Amino acid sequence: MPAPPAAPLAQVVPLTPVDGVYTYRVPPEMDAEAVAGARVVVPFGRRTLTGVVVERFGDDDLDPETAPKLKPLYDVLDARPAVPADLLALTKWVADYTLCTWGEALKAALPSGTGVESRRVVHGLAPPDAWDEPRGRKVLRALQERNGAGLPVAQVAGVLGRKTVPQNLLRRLEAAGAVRLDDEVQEARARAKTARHLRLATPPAGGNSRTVRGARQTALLEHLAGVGEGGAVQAEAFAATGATSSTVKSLEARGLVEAFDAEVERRADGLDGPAPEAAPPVDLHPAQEAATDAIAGAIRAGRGGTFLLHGVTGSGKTEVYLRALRAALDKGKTAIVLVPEIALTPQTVRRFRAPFGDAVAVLHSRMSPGERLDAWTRIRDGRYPIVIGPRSAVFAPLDNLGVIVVDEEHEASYKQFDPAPRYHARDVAVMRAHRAGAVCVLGSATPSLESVANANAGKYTRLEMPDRVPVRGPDGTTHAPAPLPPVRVIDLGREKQVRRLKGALSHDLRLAIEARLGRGEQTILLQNRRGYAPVVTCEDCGWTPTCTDCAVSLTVHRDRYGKLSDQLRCHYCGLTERLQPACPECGERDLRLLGQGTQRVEEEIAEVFPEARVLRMDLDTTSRKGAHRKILDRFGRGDADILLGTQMVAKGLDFPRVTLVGVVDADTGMLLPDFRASERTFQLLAQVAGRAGRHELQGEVLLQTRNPDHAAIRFALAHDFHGFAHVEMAERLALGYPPYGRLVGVEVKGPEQRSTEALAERWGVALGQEAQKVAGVEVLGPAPALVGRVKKWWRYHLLVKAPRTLPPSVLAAVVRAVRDRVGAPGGHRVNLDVDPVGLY
Ligand SMILES: Nc1ncnc2c1ncn2[C@@H]1O[C@H](COP(=O)(O)OP(=O)(O)OP(=O)(O)O)[C@@H](O)[C@H]1O
Ligand SMILES: [Zn+2]
Ligand SMILES: [Zn+2]
Repeated sequence: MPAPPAAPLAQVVPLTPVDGVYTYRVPPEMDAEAVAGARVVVPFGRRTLTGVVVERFGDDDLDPETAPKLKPLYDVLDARPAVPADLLALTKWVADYTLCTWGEALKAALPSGTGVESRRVVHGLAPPDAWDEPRGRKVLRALQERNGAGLPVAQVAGVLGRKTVPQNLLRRLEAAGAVRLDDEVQEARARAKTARHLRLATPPAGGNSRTVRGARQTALLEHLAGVGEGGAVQAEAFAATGATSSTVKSLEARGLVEAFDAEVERRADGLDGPAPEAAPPVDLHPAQEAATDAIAGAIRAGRGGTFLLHGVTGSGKTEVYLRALRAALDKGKTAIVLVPEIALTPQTVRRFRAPFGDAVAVLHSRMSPGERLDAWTRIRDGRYPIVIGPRSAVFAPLDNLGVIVVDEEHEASYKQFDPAPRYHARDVAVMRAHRAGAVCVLGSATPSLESVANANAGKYTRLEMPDRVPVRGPDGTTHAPAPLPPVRVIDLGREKQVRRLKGALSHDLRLAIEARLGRGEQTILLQNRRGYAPVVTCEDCGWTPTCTDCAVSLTVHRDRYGKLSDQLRCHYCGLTERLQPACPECGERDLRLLGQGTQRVEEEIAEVFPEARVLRMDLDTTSRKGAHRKILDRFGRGDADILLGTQMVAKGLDFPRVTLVGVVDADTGMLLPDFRASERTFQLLAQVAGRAGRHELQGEVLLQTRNPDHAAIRFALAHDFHGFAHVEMAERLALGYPPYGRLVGVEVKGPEQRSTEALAERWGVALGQEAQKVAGVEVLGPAPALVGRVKKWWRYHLLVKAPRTLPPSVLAAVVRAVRDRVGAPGGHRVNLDVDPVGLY
């Protein structure tokens, strides 16, 4: 018997939206492993749940009444704690700040598919004819056929051919002792992956060198001799030697080779694989040097601190990140690099892997649960000191952090909407680095106004790189910095343009594309709308198809087969139906397609420039795994003249032959009723403009717009971030919006309009009452959301607004009080969103 543990109790946070911390007894045999950060399986009411131990403590102070009633842990899932101590504290902070439960925040820090969930299962105890009711007999018969194996409760409905589980019947059967209901623990879905391996048989049985062998057999034997005991993955051995299964069969038959299954690490989507060759080291130019000195200096000194690296597109920010990583590694520390999901291209990954090779782990959202689990486990085991990934990588289980880099820190995709925690990875990065004494680097050509305000206030150290790096010619000589490309506005509202405009592309833009085609240069075209036409309407009666489940009009999609198979799709719920050739209201055949999606622009290019090779990149062409990479690879190889797409084409791409960037409709999104619409438009335009003329060839940018006087357009024209920030900040100040104010968004949702609206009203009243107790807090709304219904759920919004000077915890308390008082009764849902980035 092991000695009884000194701290026989554990505080456990369940990995569910259940709030609170619960106390369990730790059985002596689990004492060593049930430490803070370990995942455990616990009984919870009638369920069995996975949770995380957050603290161990003794029972000295415990009321002797309750102590014996505490339930024991069922199991410990980790030999090593899944959640390192600093992440326990960090997730607690995330939970408090974003108004979610600690369990929800912990879940974000763990790879999906690793939990244990229970399901209710019925076991039959009596023969069918012991029951006189036909439905009960049917259930008992089904259970009898399973020979003692349980039937999940959810499937009992199916046995009776019904939709809902007959809970009453089950209760009666249970009470009569005819069935037993159990909780059965389901194991984690994701498991380690195995693959067939080959190795030389030991000892070689009867193999003699005089046996006649083919070239493939010889090659395979030599290959396997080179890899030793551990063997080689069969598929890889085949690829390397040209051997096939029949080669293996004959070698196996002669006892020379043996096959076995062994665990392999899943590798993801071409972002992994052997490390690319290291590029020759570059000499930093002075601005890079200064930035590097500041950042690396802070890392070496272990000083910590947050740096805002504001460098124009092509100013060489990545090189600065690489030096920061080097400084951390040299100190024996680890590093996280966050990139927006869409910028997680092979091009980006290659640049980080080239100098650091297999020290880099890549996480991304296209990984299967198994791939994710493998990568996560190895990171936790200390195999990779550098982790690169999208927002969730901010929770990577690394010890001893030296630096966190957040590239393109202004990107909205760093904010998680659903499910909770609704965290902003940039803010979590700053906090995590701060707590770890590490350095945080926020880089962007167009920093968020929040970060600019923090730099202005002296909280972040500002580092500026106002010029592009000097370009190196093919002959090895360097030239003066390539200037940012000139930007020209094409005012689509002007009469001359209107007269000549036949589709989406103006006369001037067409000429510019033609010139590139003539010179063998490349063009990037941004049209931030997918599909063919955003709206279709009847010329006669004005009918417009809308989604049955969402309050939006349907987008026309014209895939492969041309007009006759036009489809209508809802971009909110995915509903798809055929576009009928006539108006269903009045029978009119003249349906008009309004607006330009990427497919329609693609069609226009094909008509105007039949010889041009076009690649389209949007959600529809990149849904398949690896598709994104393939498109960029082809464009990079010069297999296409034009890359056309949504905002996916705007970010992070670095192709030397791109000399023209055309923005088909700069106004998309500019006029949305969202205080950030202007900022986002400016960022998008500045980023896409930055794709042109990055190397020797001079670039040019054309913006088509109907609002040439809009601030976002005017300042994008001049590449004037500071001018834009100045004007926009003044506006935010006047309105009390971030970065001068704090916001909490409240979304009230429900399947029924009246009750949802009524609940939103009650939230409004209660928030108003709470707000009166705190100076400066204001409540806006409720109002129907911009899209007032999504997937059959009605949506209402409220906004709680407070001055920046009010501590976030005070504002949080206001909202929490209302959540406790009003809540989300009657099947409604209320989502709280602290620092929302999109009011839609
Ligand atoms: N010191 C240097 N000497 C020579 N070439 C450099 C140097 N620093 C960066 N480069 C090259 O200049 C180009 C632009 O650099 P980089 O992509 O890092 O810029 P960036 O600031 O990240 O741009 P963006 O914000 O547009 O992504 C790259 O091709 C990079 O390899
Ligand atoms: Zn009609
Ligand atoms: Zn819909």
